[in-house]
Amino acid sequence: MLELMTCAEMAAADGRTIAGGTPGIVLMERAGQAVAERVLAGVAGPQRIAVLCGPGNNGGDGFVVARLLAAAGHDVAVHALVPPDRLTGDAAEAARGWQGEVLPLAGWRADGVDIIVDAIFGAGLARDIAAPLDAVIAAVNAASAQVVAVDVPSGIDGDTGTVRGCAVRADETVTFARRKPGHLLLPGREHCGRVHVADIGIADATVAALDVRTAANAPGLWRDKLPRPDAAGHKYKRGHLVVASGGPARTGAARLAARAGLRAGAGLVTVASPPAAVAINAGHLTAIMVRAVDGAEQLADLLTDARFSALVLGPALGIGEETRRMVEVAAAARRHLVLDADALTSFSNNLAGLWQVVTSAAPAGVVLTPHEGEFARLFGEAGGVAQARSKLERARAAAAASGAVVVLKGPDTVIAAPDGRAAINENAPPWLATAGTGDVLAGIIGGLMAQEMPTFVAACAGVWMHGAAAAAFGPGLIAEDLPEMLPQVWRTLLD
Ligand SMILES: NC(=O)C1=CN([C@@H]2O[C@H](COP(=O)(O)OP(=O)(O)OC[C@H]3O[C@@H](n4cnc5c(N)ncnc54)[C@H](O)[C@@H]3O)[C@@H](O)[C@H]2O)[C@@H](O)CC1
Ligand SMILES: Nc1ncnc2c1ncn2[C@@H]1O[C@H](COP(=O)(O)OP(=O)(O)O)[C@@H](O)[C@H]1O
Ligand SMILES: [K+]
Repeated sequence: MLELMTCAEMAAADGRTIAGGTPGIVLMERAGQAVAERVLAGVAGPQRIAVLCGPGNNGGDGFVVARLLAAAGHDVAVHALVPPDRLTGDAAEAARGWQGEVLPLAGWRADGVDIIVDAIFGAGLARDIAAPLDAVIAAVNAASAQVVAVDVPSGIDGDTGTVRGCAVRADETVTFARRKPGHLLLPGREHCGRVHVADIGIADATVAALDVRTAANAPGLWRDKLPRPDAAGHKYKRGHLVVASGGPARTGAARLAARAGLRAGAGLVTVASPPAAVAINAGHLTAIMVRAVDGAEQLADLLTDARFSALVLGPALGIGEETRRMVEVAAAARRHLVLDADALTSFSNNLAGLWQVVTSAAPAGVVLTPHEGEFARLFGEAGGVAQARSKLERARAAAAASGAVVVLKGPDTVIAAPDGRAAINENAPPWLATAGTGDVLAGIIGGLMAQEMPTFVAACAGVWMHGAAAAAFGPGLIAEDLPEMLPQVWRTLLD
């Protein structure tokens, strides 16, 4: 159930289900039933309920909800954007099942209403919401009533999570068959409230046949690929991660990544330090080793030892030619790479150079972990990225353009592979917005890759474990706390 279906995929699934013998009105009845059940859950005594119906099938769902809630003894008013005689297809049939009055939607006010059912627009939202509907949305959002949205809060684009003009803020959203990307991507996620997925009879096989390429990032995607130490193992079988340090005043970021890599399970971790910073790094490290490595040439020497299996390059490493050469040297040595921070900025507007790095590293994997600023510097000019409609599609286009797995960070981090697979993360608490947490993320992913976890799933698992560690620590989190929470996160994953 981790797939996230686009509106087009959902329409295709509906269409195939209907073609397979389940009439559309049956799907609509089930959708309405699921929404009505959610509305009724937890209400005591009769409620005053306003059902706001749009001109398409989302509105059709609303008429079913209205009928069922009225039959359950509630005081239901239906307000519709268009008169019922202008509805067509399943929505017209659903409207015929509503025996009560249909009032206009324009000018609607929330006075005295306990519960609002938002059935104005769902998957068919095609343009920005304009007057007079914008005033209706504003009235919904100003009301003290509970708001339950059908499929998506009206005004939220289900594919992109963007607000089209204005959008309902719901307390709960009931969607059908699978969630949509817009339920996870911001700002959509914040408009949905709690999301419930209702089974309306779309078979899993029907979804599987659509080859959906987007998923919610959760252990079900990658748990079976997590590295597990085996009884006959030794530390070198668990990989050796190298993290490159910056100069004497810029060493903390590498140590954060190194510690995270060790906690992620790498058998050994070495901080490759400029000679001038060796004493500082050594003074702060215990299980993690330190090696003097002066720039790209000496990194190449280090990597003649085949046991170094993965590198994290970038955190506080410095921006410019030397960092770029270190990346190139590591790629030429065909090691798994996590490129973060300064390593990314050193390839600003140099997509061709980055592509070359990814190509020369193959078959080793490369993961890029940009935040939005680094992403803009890297991919700002690239065609597919500029045209992308959403954070999801931007990350996907960047992965295709670079050949690397792209982790586009933020509250709704997207992980995208060059083959089109993508996952949207949803477990990261805002406590993560603090200095150095990105360095920790790079280290976790590097630690998993050092153990030969496949690249895309290593990136997905790393992002999720990072979020879970932050959530487990909670308020007051600083970057140093994250690696120390990983043992607890591992226990939940390996049970
Ligand atoms: N058989 C099916 O396909 C099923 C569909 N279902 C429901 O149907 C919904 C999709 O139905 P539709 O495709 O009819 O789409 P919607 O009901 O979301 O809206 C489409 C209508 O809104 C108009 N519209 C779009 N944007 C507008 C704007 N900004 N201002 C004014 N009018 C605008 C369009 O011209 C069209 O008339 C789903 O979200 C779901 O709630 C469910 O009943 C399950 C079964
Ligand atoms: N509001 C937020 N909610 C959840 N996670 C966030 C939020 N802001 C940032 N993060 C996460 O915190 C990390 C910050 O990384 P980054 O921007 O590289 O910071 P730094 O360079 O200080 O390490 C990323 O994993 C990002 O996804
Ligand atoms: K809706």
